[in-house]
Amino acid sequence: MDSSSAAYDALLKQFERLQRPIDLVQTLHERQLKEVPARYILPSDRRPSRSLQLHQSLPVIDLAGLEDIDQRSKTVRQLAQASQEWGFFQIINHGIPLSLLESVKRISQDFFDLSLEEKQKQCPVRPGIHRLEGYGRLFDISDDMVLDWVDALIHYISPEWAKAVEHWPKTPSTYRETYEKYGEEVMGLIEKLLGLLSEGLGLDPNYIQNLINKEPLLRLRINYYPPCPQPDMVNGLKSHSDVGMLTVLFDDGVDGLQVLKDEDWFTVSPVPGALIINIGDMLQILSNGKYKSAEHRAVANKNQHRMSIVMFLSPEDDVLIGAAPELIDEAHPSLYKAIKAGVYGTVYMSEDNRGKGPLDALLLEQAKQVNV
Ligand SMILES: O=C(O)CCC(=O)C(=O)O
Ligand SMILES: [Fe+2]
Repeated sequence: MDSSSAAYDALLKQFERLQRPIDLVQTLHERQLKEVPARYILPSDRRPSRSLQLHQSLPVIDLAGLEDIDQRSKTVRQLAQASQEWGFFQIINHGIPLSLLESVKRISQDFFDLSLEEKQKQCPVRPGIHRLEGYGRLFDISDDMVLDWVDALIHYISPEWAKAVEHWPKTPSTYRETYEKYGEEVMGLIEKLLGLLSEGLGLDPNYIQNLINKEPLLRLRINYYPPCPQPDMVNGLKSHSDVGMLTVLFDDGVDGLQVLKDEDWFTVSPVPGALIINIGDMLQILSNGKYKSAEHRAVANKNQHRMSIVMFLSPEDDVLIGAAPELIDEAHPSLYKAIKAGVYGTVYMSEDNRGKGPLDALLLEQAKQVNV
């Protein structure tokens, strides 16, 4: 057993030890509770209402006209700047048809509208290739953690061997073909973005792509946040940075996503039709801290439910993630210990109070002098 499967084994044992069942929040909502059960309530100093919530638009970057050399270099500069300052940006003219995004949203909502029994029957929670997959609560890893006000459906979209389509929703009947199409489009978009982001680091456009080469993993997570009777006391999704290389997200137009920048929380209100992109921990490592994998969270809402559709791209398990040697010199020493992608994924999942803890644990001594 290699270290990544040993770590996964330990994580599964941790899941098995949990006191179950844990109610789905959709069920709690249907019971029309006036108060949130104690396991979801945050200590008062960690409640979202306690922090400043500012509205400032994330950088909006137009991907049109990349064939033109000047336009391309301008876009590269904008992407690099947004990745350094925010770790998040919105893109327009991304090339993915808006009608496809609408279909993806509709079929995802159709699935969440099925009865609880039907959803659980179609997509049972099961050990997947790296962590739990299926519909339900897949991220509760200890009996004493504060739970998030969210249910999710998680499964892989590619590569073929990781897909397990027999566990994808069967209703609506167009689910599979629509997500396969969306998956192809997202892969194309990610390839384009990784090229531009490589250039933004002064590297060859194929640099990141070559590193993650072989068969990168694309994982889908649909987050479903039902209305919450006491939204100020809970996390929709606790503050975290994403584990992989790059994330592509869109939501149903209801505000909820917040991004941390310079110690303030910014509420993200996406431009209609835009996609939100964020840098994951592995790209922060690879860029030697130049691109930021920003902390973000989702807040709950009293009256409306919210859905976000999120695709995560990670390299295969055995790919070693370390700072690109081209980015290291005397003035810029390597900041992080190199780690295999699969091992990092499991370490990340085993941490229940995430924040940037998993990434900080990889910081090298010499990095502590540098302001990361
Ligand atoms: O719901 C959102 O907007 C945030 C989702 C998210 O950060 C995640 O699934 O990693
Ligand atoms: Fe996230």
